[in-house]
Amino acid sequence: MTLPVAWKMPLPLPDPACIEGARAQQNSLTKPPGSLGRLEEAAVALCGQQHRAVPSVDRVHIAVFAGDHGVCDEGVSAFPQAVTAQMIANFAGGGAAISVLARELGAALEVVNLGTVGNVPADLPGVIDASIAPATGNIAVQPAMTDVQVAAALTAGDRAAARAAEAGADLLIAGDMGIGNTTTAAAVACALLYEAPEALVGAGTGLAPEAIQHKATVVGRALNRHGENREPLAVLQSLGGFEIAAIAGAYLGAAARGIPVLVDGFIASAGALIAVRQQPTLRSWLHFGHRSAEQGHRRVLDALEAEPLLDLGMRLGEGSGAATAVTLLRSACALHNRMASFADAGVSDGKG
Ligand SMILES: O=C(O)c1ccc[n+]([C@@H]2O[C@H](COP(=O)([O-])O)[C@@H](O)[C@H]2O)c1
Ligand SMILES: Cc1cc2nc[nH]c2cc1C
Repeated sequence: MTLPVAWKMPLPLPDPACIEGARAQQNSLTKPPGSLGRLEEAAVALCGQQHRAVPSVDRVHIAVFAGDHGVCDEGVSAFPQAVTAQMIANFAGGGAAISVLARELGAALEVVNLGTVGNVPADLPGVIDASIAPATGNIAVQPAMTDVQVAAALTAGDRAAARAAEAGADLLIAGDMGIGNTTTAAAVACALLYEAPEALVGAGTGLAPEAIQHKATVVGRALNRHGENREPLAVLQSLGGFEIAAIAGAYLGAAARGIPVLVDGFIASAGALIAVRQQPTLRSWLHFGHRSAEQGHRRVLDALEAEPLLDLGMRLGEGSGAATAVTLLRSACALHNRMASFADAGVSDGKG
C-alpha cells in the first residue's frame, strides 16, 4: 500500500520570523497588548503559516468527505445509512447547511464521495467520485478498512489538499458526512486517549440515553477486538472511517503545502488527533472552529490543547462549525491589517 508522502515526510514549520513580526505589529496597534485575545493569536499564527505580514482567509477551500460505516449494522445512529448518499445530492443541490455557508463565504466547496451504501447519481456538480467500497467493515466485529483502503482514503484527502493548493487557497476546511461516524470517531479517540467508551460516546444525530448506552457497548466491543496497538495508522485502519482517514490525509496534505487548516467538530477532530499523533508538527497548522455539542469533543480538544473559537451548541458536521468561524478569522485579519498604530494615530502607548 502506498501512503501519501505527507503521512511520513517531515512537515514544514510556520515561519518564526513572520510570527515575530506579526507579534510586533499587534503590539504596535492602538489597543492594550493582548486585548483582542484569541483574534490576535489567530492573526499571528496565520502570518507564520502563510509566510506573510498581511494575513488573509479570503480564499477558503472546503472539502466535505462522505462515506458509510458498517457499524451501522449495530443500530448506533438515529438515522438510516441511506441519508449519507442523499445528503451528497443535497450538498450538490446547494440546500445543505455547508452549501449555504460556503456561498455566504464565497468559498470553494467540493464533496468527495468515498463510498456509500445508497446510490449517488453520476455527475453531480462539485462531487468527486473517489469510491472505495459501499461502507467500511463493522468495527464491532472486523477491521474498518483493509490496508489498501486506508491508503486510498488518506490519498483522497491528500488530493483534496492538492486541489486547494492549486486553487491558491488561504485556508482549508475538511467536513464530514457519514451516518454512524460519531461511533467510529469515538472508537478512534478512545483508543488514542485510553478513555472508556462512556467518556466519549454521545448522542450523535440524536440518540436517547438508553441508545447511547448501547452505542458505548458497541464501541467497547470494537476496542476489545482491536487490542493494544495504539499506532495511529493501525487505529485508523481498524476503528476509523473512510472520511476520518481522508480528513487526516487532507490536514497533513494541507500543512505539507503550507496551507493552514480550520478544524470542524467531533469527527474532524478525531481525524486531527490521528494526524497529530502521526506528525506532531501538524498541530502548528491547525485552528479550531468550534466546540461541538457531541459529548466527547471537549476531551479530544483538550488532548489537542485546543481552545476553539466558537461554542454554539452546533453538532452538524459537514464543516459547518468551522465555516461559521471563518468570519472571526476574517475579523482577526482585518484588525491585524487595518488598525492604526499608536504612532500613526498619535495615541500614547503608555510606555512614557
Ligand atoms: O461534527 C460533529 O461534532 C457532529 C456531531 C454529531 C453528528 N454529526 C454528524 O452526524 C452524522 C453522524 O451522527 P451519527 O449519529 O449517525 O453517528 C455525521 O454525518 C456527522 O457529520 C457531527
Ligand atoms: C439530515 C442530516 C444531515 C447531516 N449533515 C451531516 N450529518 C448529517 C446527518 C443527518 C441526519
